[in-house]
Amino acid sequence: MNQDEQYMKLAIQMAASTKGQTAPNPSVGSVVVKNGEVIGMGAHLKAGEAHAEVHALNMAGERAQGATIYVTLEPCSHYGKTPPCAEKIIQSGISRAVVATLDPNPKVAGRGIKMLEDAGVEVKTHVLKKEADDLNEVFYHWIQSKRPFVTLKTAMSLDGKIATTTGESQWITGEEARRDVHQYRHIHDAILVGVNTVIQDKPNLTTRLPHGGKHPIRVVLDTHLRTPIDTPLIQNPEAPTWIVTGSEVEKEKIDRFTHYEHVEIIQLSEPTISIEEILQQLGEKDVTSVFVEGGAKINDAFLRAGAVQQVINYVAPKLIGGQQSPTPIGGEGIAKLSESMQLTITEVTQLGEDVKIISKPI
Ligand SMILES: Nc1c(/N=C/[C@H](O)[C@H](O)[C@H](O)COP(=O)(O)O)[nH]c(=O)[nH]c1=O
Ligand SMILES: Nc1c(N[C@@H]2O[C@H](COP(=O)(O)O)[C@@H](O)[C@H]2O)[nH]c(=O)[nH]c1=O
Ligand SMILES: [Zn+2]
Repeated sequence: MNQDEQYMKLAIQMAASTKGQTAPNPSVGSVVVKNGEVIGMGAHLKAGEAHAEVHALNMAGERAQGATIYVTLEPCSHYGKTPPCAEKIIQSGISRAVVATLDPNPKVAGRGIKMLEDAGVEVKTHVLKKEADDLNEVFYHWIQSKRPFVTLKTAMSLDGKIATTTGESQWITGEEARRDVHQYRHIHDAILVGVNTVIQDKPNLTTRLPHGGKHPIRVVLDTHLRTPIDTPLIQNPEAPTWIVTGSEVEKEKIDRFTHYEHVEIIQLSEPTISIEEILQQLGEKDVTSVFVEGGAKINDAFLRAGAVQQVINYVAPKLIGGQQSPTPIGGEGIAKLSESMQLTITEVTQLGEDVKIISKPI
């Protein structure tokens, strides 16, 4: 690993530590180095606040003159909620910029690099590009498609059951696997379930980690607005609850939820719920990632809509059996194997007694 990669690794580690908290912005890290000494470092912490380069350059101060800056993402060149980093880099007298990867945001996309080169800054790109890209696969998906990056999560027994014939499901997976799920809730902007899961499991859908954690927005797909008022998602205001209904739900039914500040009813333009329309609305509301925790009907709807970017299966060493016991993906099913979704497995890990399998559609 050469000098440039060493400092870029430090910048990447800083960016990785802010995963989930910068949405809808990417996670970015930056280090300023002069004569082999680190004189500034920083990461973007929250959308609307200073970018990583600004933190690092402020720490370096006058000594940035003639120094090298490392950034995990191409410095921005536009006025968003903050002024362009490329300009600040030029003004601070930096003589060399090492950039891991370009920013696919149409507002930047190569313009940041061009601004630096036009101002006489020496630029080197594609240092640890893959590691930097892996950091922001969610941001890249959202900024280019304006749809949230969708992760479908299921938890099932070895024989593929998510509950017994009476619907008992807690718990199939053990403590460690469930803790891992809460880690995903923490880094996601939204968690999404169907109204059947709300009625059956009365879930909270909050993030319960030992050290706390950020709660995702709780989204319920509920065509006929059957969500009970006395369910935790409505009674417990710890996180926003957005209920998506069809166009035929009458106004007085919607009015029952009005005095719950944290509850928002999103009424679609059609009688039935289209996954495409929901993702478009969530994307427009700056939701960059959605964690779909089912149940079976919702999982099938997302699968059929081809709206899944990542699948996470937790498999417990239990055998539940029963022709009628529910499985993770419901719906009408398919006749031909060629209609099944093809995935590639990207990670298999053991968590306590359970196995976690991450896969991505091909
Ligand atoms: N039944 C299991 C799961 N079941 C997940 C269901 O979505 C269930 O309704 C919610 O987890 C309940 O939400 P909350 O905990 O109240 O926030 N998920 C798991 O990872 N393992 C299992 O065994
Ligand atoms: N977070 C981040 C960047 N984010 C880029 O800037 C956009 C957000 O700009 P703004 O609205 O001003 O925060 C975001 O969509 C992405 O393209 N750029 C950087 O140089 N460094 C950073 O640390
Ligand atoms: Zn910037």
